[in-house]
Amino acid sequence: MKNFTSVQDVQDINALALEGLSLKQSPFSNKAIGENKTLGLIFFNPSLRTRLSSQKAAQNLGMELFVMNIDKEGWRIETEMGVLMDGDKAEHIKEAAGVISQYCDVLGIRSFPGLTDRNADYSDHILQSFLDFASVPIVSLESATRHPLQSLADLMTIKEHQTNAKPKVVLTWAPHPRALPQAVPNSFAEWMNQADVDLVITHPEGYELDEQFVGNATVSYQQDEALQGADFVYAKNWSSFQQYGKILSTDSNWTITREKMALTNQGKFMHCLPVRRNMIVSDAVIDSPASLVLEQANNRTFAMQAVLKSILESN
Ligand SMILES: NCCC[C@H](NC(=O)CCC(=O)O)C(=O)O
Ligand SMILES: NC(=O)OP(=O)(O)O
Repeated sequence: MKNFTSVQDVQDINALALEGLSLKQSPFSNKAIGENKTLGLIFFNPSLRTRLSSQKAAQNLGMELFVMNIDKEGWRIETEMGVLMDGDKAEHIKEAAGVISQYCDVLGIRSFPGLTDRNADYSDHILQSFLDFASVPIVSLESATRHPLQSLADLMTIKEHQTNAKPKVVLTWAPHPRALPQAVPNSFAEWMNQADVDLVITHPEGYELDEQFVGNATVSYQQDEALQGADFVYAKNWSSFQQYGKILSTDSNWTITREKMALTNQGKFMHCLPVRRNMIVSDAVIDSPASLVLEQANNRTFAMQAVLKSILESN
């Protein structure tokens, strides 16, 4: 694998998920692979899981590592091409990407969308600039449109907990007080379309995701109907794609409660975290044995380890 920015970068998602699960069994068995290699992690936005699980994955593979919260610690970065830099931005992304490449062998980038300009966000401008101007392999740590490391960890978690050959997986919108990106649901849908699952996406009208991610999923505006017989309930808030970046509903009838979970086939609850308790999911559900949120977070380490191993082996 050259870069890891979307499901398209992966030849066989099932093989990669199984590799992650195998690394989970023996996390230190490939220490030689990372010897004298450095992972750089550059964050334009906050993180808990991605930052720490990536550090742990690198250490498990014997890699060195540096982390920079570039939005807080770096020069302000100019991301437009061909501009007169007479304002407050001191460094161009072309030099930044080129320079950071001198110090590491693999580079992870986190860059969220602004949620005001859909075309700009969906061009994934910052990630694309690093792909264009860095000279080392790039791993997305969540971009404006996708969160592939999360989706890989989610696929691993589903594989560990599925009780039938083709589980019913329901991706459901849930209410939230702020406008959030579509990256996590886009990416989850994109991966589940390629996995051996029956994917249903449910949300209020107006929250339709970009078609390219919906693929062959069944889409329903009736959450109760969608949840019938679900083996996995993947909850997430996102802001509207059509009325770009807008909050169209905060309807608490979409919160995942015990009553909602009772509609499922003893379904498991999933969320990428961080999660707003009693907005997205009730305490009773997230604290119940049906909740897989910590398993998902744990699998983030081994997802990253599988990705780094594959990149180091082929670059
Ligand atoms: N990396 C996981 C999710 C990150 C981000 N969530 C957030 O920004 C939550 C912020 C809040 O709850 O205020 C998102 O939805 O894409
Ligand atoms: N799930 C996830 O990516 O968490 P962080 O935003 O804390 O990294």
